Amino acid sequence: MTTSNHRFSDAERRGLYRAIHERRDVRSQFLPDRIPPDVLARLLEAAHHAPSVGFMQPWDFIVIERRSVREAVLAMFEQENQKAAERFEGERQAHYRSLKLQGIMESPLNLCITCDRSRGGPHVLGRNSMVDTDLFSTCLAVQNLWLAARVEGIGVGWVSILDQEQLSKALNLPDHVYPLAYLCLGYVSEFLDQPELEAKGWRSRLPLSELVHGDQWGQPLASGL
Ligand SMILES: Cc1cc2c(cc1C)N(C[C@H](O)[C@H](O)[C@H](O)COP(=O)(O)O)c1[nH]c(=O)[nH]c(=O)c1N2
Repeated sequence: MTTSNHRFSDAERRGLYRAIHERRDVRSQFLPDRIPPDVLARLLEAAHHAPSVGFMQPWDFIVIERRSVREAVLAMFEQENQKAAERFEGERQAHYRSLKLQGIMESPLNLCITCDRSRGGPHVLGRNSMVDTDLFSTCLAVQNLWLAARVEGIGVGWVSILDQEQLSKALNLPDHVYPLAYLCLGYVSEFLDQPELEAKGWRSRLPLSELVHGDQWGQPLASGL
């Protein structure tokens, strides 16, 4: 048998699946310890190695250093979160209001991953029909960073309860750059063993068997799973 690198060792495979299953969205368990620059560089390299449509690499990474910027983003969150809470009624609204949905000030690092919708010029290979593939690509960069952070013992929390225009203004983004993900990062006291929304009774994981279809919507998979 020829040796090749196309298959990972058992330990490496277990490591990858562990990172996938034990990655969490973190907002409550941040420690104040600073993330060393070499560790941050590894996370950003991981993000930068995500797949992208036409190899467009539409992402930029805005490292938020000033406290005043975070305070402005927190104020935006409070405003949007108030509106979001009003979408629910009665007990559900009280439950929503009890959830902690951001760690903007407690986390030692805030990072905005943006999508430059003009990168690569007007004709990007693979983006002619599905124009939002640049946004999808940027989401993959976020996920790469999220998984890499998990193996470094760093938690990541995604805050999307923000007005996109206000956020763009606070970060001085040009019009063609979309603020795709506002992230809070830091070492954590623990990673919960299930999503915080599940632990708090907001919503549970759906059974995979209900989400896998045969070649027509709603049809069971002939071969089973
Ligand atoms: C695009 C997007 C946007 C958000 C999130 C995620 C994603 C993918 N999540 C985190 C989300 O609630 C979480 O991923 C799920 O509850 C599942 O939990 P785990 O990520 O598995 O821990 C999230 N969480 C939060 O507290 N505030 C938020 O604004 C958001 N926004």
